[in-house]
Amino acid sequence: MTKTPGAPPALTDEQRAVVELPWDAKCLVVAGAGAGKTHTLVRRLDALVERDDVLPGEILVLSFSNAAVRELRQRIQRHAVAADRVRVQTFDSWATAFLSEIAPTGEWNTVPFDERIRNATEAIGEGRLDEYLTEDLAHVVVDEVQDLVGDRSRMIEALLDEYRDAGFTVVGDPAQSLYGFQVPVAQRAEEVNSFFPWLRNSFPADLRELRLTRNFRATTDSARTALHLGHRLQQDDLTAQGHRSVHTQLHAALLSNLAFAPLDSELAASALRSHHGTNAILCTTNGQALAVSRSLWTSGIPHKVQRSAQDRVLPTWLSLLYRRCEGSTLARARFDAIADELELPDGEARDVLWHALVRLDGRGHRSGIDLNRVKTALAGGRIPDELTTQDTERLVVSTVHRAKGLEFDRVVVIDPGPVAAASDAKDSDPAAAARALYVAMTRPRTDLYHLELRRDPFLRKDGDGRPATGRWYRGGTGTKRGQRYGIEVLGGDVSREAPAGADDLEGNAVDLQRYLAQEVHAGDPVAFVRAHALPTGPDASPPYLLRHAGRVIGSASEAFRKDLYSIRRTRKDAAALAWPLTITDLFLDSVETVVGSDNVALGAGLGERGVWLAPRPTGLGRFEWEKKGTEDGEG
Ligand SMILES: Nc1ncnc2c1ncn2[C@@H]1O[C@H](COP(=O)(O)OP(=O)(O)OP(=O)(O)O)[C@@H](O)[C@H]1O
Repeated sequence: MTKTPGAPPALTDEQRAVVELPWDAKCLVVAGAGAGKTHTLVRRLDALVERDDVLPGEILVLSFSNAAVRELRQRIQRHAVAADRVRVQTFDSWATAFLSEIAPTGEWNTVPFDERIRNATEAIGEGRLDEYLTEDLAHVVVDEVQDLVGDRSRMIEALLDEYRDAGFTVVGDPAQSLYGFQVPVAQRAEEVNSFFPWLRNSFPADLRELRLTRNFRATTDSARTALHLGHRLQQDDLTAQGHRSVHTQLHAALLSNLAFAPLDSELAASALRSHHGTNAILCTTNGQALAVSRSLWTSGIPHKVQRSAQDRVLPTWLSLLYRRCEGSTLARARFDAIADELELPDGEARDVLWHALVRLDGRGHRSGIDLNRVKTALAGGRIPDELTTQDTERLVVSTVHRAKGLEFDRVVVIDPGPVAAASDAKDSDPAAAARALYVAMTRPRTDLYHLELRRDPFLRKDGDGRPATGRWYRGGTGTKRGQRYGIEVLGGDVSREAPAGADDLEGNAVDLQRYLAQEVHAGDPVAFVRAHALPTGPDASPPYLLRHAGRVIGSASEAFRKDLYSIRRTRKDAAALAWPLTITDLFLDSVETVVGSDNVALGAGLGERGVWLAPRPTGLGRFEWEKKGTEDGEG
């Protein structure tokens, strides 16, 4: 297929200096927000392939999140010609694919991502990466290196150390490092932005350090309000007091922009519906994102809540594809025919999906891919980024952390308030707060707004600072501190052990699969309804069923039942715990493909593929009780 990308914007001299380096150059690019770092990387990839004849398979491109990978891939499709076969991957999915190759029996899906990264680092140090690479590694590209801390930093360091003959292009902005929270507070100051000195010390003679100084993203004064503070945040000797002062200036600059209308107002609804560009509402915490998303769904405004990089959700079409395939081999022509029926995008976007499946098969038969091998790879946790990217939506609700590297026409920043004063700032991190606000305020191309969310005194996070469920919940205040009024429900809270209907509780599995594929849509209201009052274990709640328009479409997972127990257990007498009749205020995030047991699927009448659909609920659930109102039933 011939490719006709839009003419890319002309490079500046500074950008061209990066793009035109030889393939084996070791280059660090430092630049502020919107200076074209990602754009320069895309053009560099093109030059490597086109001018230097580096094969796409000899280039490794790594980034942090699915969203960042998607952004890079889209830009490659828009602005690169030769590099369109270069693969962009998240650290996590690349490490999993590598480990699955060298230790196929490792059951990597059960291993936490950080541990996978540590295992991959060890294997790189042992020289085992060559067992996985199909070509020699010629060039490594990493976007957003300011966020390399802890395990991921060690992995990239091991990689660059091991492949000293390869070139690299890494780009970053010290003012935008947001992931310091991944390392303990005591090591944070030392770890954040430590990758930059590591590079300078490790490649003292070879490192080419280049800068980009012009901002291209912000096209209005409003979108530019934060830019002048970027250079202060880049200073590595900025003190806590200095960060506090930058935060104060950023906050004042934010408030100097227009306030967005309250989200439950008609004005906000019509502004969000009628805007033709891309919009983001950026929050400081997930709890805020839950509240924003709830307001939007209640007003019927479609949007997407940006998932975390670790939330690897398989799309609906994959299950439908498996259900429609006759044999165990799928040829490209049949894939295309089914993809047409399922209305998957065609052209390059479809090629990307097909090649992801081919890679999972790992053998590349001429006759087609082996669906069983693909399924085994997926079940083992090898979920390629290409299969997990979320659909594009004109409105995105995200934490600032999940929006880094992205840009939107209009951005509404939820007002984070002033940074805590030094005297009562026991747990505060003014550096992190200042950098997060800077990142949020530098995402818009044209419009920057602020919005104050009404503070919800009942909204809290379980176990802030100590291990617990980590979920947001609604809890009482003052003398009612022990009360619990609701719990955060996550996409994975529906059991994946069996498809809905398989346990004969209600409905028929085959009908329910059809129902999930055709009648269940993002934003639909759903609720967990208690199946009966008997707890399912000593530290778990009773079973709950997920209802959608009166039909049961799933049951609560064991993890959810345990977390519900843990959130409810605020009294000493656990045996006297009461359980809400329903958990309402939930919405459907999406319907996902689950790769499960062949026997379970067979027993449910879904054929022998072991692949089915499951709903993903989300929201800050509200407890409702048998009797009146939504008050805590223990009271
Ligand atoms: N030379 C150029 N001419 C015109 N537009 C450009 C140029 N370089 C980059 N851009 C555009 O500027 C915007 C910002 O670029 P990009 O996202 O690459 O910046 P960045 O430095 O990676 O930003 P951030 O660090 O804030 O995520 C993009 O829309 C990009 O297409």
